[in-house]
Amino acid sequence: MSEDYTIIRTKDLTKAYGSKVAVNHLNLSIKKGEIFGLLGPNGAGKTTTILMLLGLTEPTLGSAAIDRHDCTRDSLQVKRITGYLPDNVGFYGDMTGRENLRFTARLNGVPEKEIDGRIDQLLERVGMTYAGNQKTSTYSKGMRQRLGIADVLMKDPEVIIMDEPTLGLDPEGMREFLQLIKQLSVEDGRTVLVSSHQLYQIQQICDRVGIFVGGNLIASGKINELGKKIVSEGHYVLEIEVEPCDDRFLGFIGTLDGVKKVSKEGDRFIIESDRDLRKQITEFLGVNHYTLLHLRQKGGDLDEIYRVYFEQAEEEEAKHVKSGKEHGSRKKA
Ligand SMILES: Nc1ncnc2c1ncn2[C@@H]1O[C@H](COP(=O)(O)OP(=O)(O)OP(=O)(O)O)[C@@H](O)[C@H]1O
Repeated sequence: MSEDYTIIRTKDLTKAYGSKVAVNHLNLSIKKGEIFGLLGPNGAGKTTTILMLLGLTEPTLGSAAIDRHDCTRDSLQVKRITGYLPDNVGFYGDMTGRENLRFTARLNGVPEKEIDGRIDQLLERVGMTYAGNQKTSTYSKGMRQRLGIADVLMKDPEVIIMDEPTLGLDPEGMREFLQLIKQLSVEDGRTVLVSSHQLYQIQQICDRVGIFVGGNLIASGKINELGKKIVSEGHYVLEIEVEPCDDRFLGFIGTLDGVKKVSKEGDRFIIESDRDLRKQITEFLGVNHYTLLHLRQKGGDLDEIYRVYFEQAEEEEAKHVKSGKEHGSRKKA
């Protein structure tokens, strides 16, 4: 199968709960071996999308397929090739890690004589050999998540779907866990769909991301491409710190064309504009004998991408609400 093979595809995938549209005409295509991040705040529709992909809830409209199997009609086939790590992995607390894995192995029909070998191998893979004989009720969140990966890998899935997997992990646990996710793609060639509202982690491991707000996918692509796109659309954010930090400097900023907003974070000014102002500002600083302590054009990082797209989505939403009111029509969710 070629690298370019689209293994997860949704076409106008839609789910409404009564009048609430949780997922609205979602068109996604995820390539084999990719790590794709589905990013969005709480209530964006990430879990609902995942449940539809797993055949656990039916779409109201549209369709989803994994490896060409329709997620609703052929959900058994889909489950055979897809591993799912829910946001809160459940294990039998009075059983050890090994016993829990044995249970999953039997459920998945792993031949009895292969089970112990598989368990050893998987515990080692996720760095949990030392805790295999401990009851899972004694595990930390990070340990449970790692055992969760071992559990998912027991059936050797082609595709792994994870719902908010990094929630509640401490920084060290997070780093290790992200590395583990990366390996699933880089070393094994598995496809990983990971939902999250935690931006930085995702930025580190995803090949592409989709930004999901209010049931709508408002942007998707490689993180650096999304960064370039927002800059090309005229969203610039400059972080600057100067000495002396006086009213004259602030006054000068106020005279520049294209400045949309100036705010202060600690000793730094954050200047939002519709154009690149670096040349004008540094010239002013040079001529007027200021010392430049810090200058950074933001824009390519995920926080900025998120902020810009969220603001756009909120503006669109506000427009819809306004025009809905003006026309006396009901707001379309
Ligand atoms: N069974 C349900 N009945 C009614 N509304 C629902 C149901 N499940 C989800 N919703 C609504 O659909 C929207 C999307 O929810 P969903 O759980 O998919 O979002 P999410 O992005 O996963 O957020 P979270 O991280 O908070 O779970 C929310 O407004 C939620 O209240």
